[in-house]
Amino acid sequence: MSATLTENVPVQVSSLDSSSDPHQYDYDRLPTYTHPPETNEKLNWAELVTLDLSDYEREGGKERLAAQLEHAVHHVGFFYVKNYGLSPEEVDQQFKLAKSFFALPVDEKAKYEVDYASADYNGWRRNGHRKEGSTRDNVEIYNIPKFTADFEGKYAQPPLLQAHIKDIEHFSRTLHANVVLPLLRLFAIILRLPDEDFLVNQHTYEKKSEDHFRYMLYRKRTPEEWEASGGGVSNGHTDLGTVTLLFRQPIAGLQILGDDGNWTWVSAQPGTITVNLADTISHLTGGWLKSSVHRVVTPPKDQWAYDRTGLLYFARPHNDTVLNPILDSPVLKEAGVKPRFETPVTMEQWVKAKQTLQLNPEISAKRYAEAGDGTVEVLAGFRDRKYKE
Ligand SMILES: O=C(O)CCC(=O)C(=O)O
Ligand SMILES: [Fe+2]
Repeated sequence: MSATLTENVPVQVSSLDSSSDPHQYDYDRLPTYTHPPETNEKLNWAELVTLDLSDYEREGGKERLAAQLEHAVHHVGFFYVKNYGLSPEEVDQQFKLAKSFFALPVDEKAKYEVDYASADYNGWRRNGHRKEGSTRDNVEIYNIPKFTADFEGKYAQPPLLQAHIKDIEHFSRTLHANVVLPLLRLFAIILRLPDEDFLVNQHTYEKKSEDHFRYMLYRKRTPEEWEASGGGVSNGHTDLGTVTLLFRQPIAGLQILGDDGNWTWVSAQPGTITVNLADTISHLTGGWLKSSVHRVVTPPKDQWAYDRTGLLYFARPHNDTVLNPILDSPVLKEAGVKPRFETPVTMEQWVKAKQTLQLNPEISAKRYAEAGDGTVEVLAGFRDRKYKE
C-alpha cells in the first residue's frame, strides 16, 4: 500500500523534469486559494488572550507579555499570537501549496507516504486510516521536517514543493525564530527561571529534534457522510510536543476542553496564529504548564460544503532532552511538582511511544482494550486517556 522511504538511505530529491516547463509550479500558475466564509451560527466560542509579538522587543515588552500569558499557560493551554513577521502574501502562498499538494493524484502522493509501522510521521498520511463512526476519517496530512543536516536527503519532496522549498524553509525557520523561541523565553519568565534562555537552549533549530511543518486537509463531505462520521472528526487529545502553531483558517471545528468539563470553539481571529501548549512542556514543568485537550468536530452546517485547510508547526525539544521537571524554578518548587514518569524518559523515546499510538489506530485500540479503563500507558507509567463527549 505505501511506498515508504527507508531511513538513512539518502533519497534523490526529485527535480523538475528538464523536458517540462520550469515555470509550471510558479505561484501565479497554481490554483488560487481563498479562505471559505466564516459560519453564521452562534457557537460557544472560547475567550482566549492575544499576544502582540511586536511588543516583545520593546522596553518592558517581555515582562508585559509574560504577565498577559500567565493565566493562559497555567489554566487554559490555548492563546493567539499576532505580528509574527510573515506577510499575508507569504501565508497565502503556503495555503496555495497545501491546496495544490493535496490536489495531486493519490498515486503521486503515495510516493511520499509515511512509514506508519516505524512511527515515522514525515511525509504524506492518507485519509481513511482511522475509523470514524460508521465511516472512516477524511483527513490528509503532509509533514516536513526541520531543514537541518540530520534530515537532509532523507525525505524526498514532490516537484511541486521542491520548486518552493526555499520558501517553505524560510517559513518554517521564521516560525521557530519569531514565535517558538520568544514564547519559550516568556515561559521562562513566568517560571522565574534564573536563565531566560533555559528552554531556548533545549530547542535550538540546528540540533536534532522532531519539529515539523504541516499541511493538513479535512476534505468536505456530503451531509450523509457527515452524519455517518458521528460528529467527532478527531478524538480529544493532547499534542505531544512543546507548542503547536495553527494558522488562522475560517472553518469552525477546533474545540478546547475547559477545566469545567465543557468544550468551547476556537474562532478564526484575523492575522493570528492559534497556539496550544503540548505534552512535553507539561512534562518539563510537572504538569504546571497545561497541555490542553482539544479535538476537531464536524463544522456547522453552513460550512459543510468547504474543505478545511490547515498550516501547522509543531515545536519539540531536542531528542536527547530528559523530560523531568525543571529544578530551579521557584514557581514549580512552590507548586511541589513531581516527575510524570517512573523512570527518566528522553524526548526521542516519548515521540516514538506516542507516535506509535497515533499512527497505528489498531495498536492503540488494542492497548486501550487491554487496559479496560479508558486509559493507555504511553511510557514509563504515564497514561493518556480517552475524552468522551
Ligand atoms: O486542525 C486543527 O484545528 C487542529 C489539528 C490538531 O489538533 C492536530 O493536528 O493535532
Ligand atoms: Fe492537536
